[in-house]
Amino acid sequence: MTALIEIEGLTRKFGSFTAVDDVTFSVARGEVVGFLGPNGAGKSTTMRMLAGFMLPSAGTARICGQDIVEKPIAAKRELGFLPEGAPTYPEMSVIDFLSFCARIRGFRGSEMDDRVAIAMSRTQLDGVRLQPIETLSKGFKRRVGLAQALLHSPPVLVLDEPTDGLDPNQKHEVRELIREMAPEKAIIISTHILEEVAAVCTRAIIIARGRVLADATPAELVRDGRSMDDVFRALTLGEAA
Ligand SMILES: Nc1ncnc2c1ncn2[C@@H]1O[C@H](COP(=O)(O)OP(=O)(O)OP(=O)(O)O)[C@@H](O)[C@H]1O
Repeated sequence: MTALIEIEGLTRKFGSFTAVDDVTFSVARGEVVGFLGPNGAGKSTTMRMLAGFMLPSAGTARICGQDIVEKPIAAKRELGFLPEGAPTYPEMSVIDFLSFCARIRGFRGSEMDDRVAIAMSRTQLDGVRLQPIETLSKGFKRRVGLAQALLHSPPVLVLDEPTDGLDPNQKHEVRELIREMAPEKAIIISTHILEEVAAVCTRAIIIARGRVLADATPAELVRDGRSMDDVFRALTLGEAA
């Protein structure tokens, strides 16, 4: 298996506080890694560093071999990122926002239009294409963010809580989409929904206080008959005690 994401000793401090502490793992093509942890564990900070939104204090990562610190533009080209929350530019319509993002990615003319159309169709946004983003429900805003991450068909996807705010049907659709894309990509998704890990992830990484506490397949984590919930609590409460 080829590792498309290689994270080595990734660390981020805010003043004297260490939010991400020496995190190391790799993700190969075909893997969907669930990134789990309690609030404040360091998931979003790790993902923001991978996406080039924030510099590490120490360590680094490579996206398809491109170092996020030394070659940030080349690394970003290989990666689609769904940040936490809603897309910026709330006054833009869905189609204008996605066309704007596609232009930033370097697409023009019919290729740009095609890419926007495909991303909208994959995330079921056609019905709201002309609607300003600020008037959409939380679930639809999440899907606009997801569409933006898919525009350039990147081999690596880093998705921060992709199903947050979606209703059960929409959650199902997004999980299906992730499963469908998985064979060709390396995907990291953060989630608070433990069932999601069993539903879409080939591997789960549990993090608390910035440190990786477990890295195993969902089946390995629950091998001794405990539920994913119990495993999560034992690891993360144990750490907090
Ligand atoms: N810009 C910042 N300045 C100071 N502290 C920060 C900053 N960003 C994050 N932190 C802190 O770093 C820690 C990790 O935050 P992070 O958002 O990465 O956690 P998380 O695991 O994504 O949490 P959640 O599940 O709530 O989204 C938290 O204690 C947070 O308050």
